[in-house]
Amino acid sequence: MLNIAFISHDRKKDEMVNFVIAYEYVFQGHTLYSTGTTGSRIMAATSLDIHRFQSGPLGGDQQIGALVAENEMDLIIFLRDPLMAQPHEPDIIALLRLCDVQGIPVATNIATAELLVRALERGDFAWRELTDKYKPGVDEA
Ligand SMILES: O=C(CO)COP(=O)(O)O
Repeated sequence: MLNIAFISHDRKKDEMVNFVIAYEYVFQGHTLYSTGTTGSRIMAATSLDIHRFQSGPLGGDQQIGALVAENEMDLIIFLRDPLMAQPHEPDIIALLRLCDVQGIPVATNIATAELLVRALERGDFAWRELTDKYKPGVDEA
């Protein structure tokens, strides 16, 4: 069972909901997290149970980032809006930076999300379920 987070900006929420509906059978059985509104939208459209953090502008990206910092998050689907400025841009950058620090797979557009969910379905993420000492991290820091 992996820890997976869903995050989407407003103009990407329909895309996110349709994506999760299509792959609900893959996501069920994992532990799911989201920012506030994204999670509400997904739960209204699926039977998935999702732990919702704050809405992004209120700190949700940072709450998910805290789990990433602990290397507790295994996969993030973050459908960003590349054409609209966000008031919490620093939080978004910080979350993506932490994903790079820890080596966490993160999809920021639907094409990458499709590839990662198919990899998840195929079992390619099994390495994330191994003990901490096999996870890439910041041990050299
Ligand atoms: O703003 C977000 C991510 O940066 C998403 O927050 P919501 O899911 O609450 O809309």
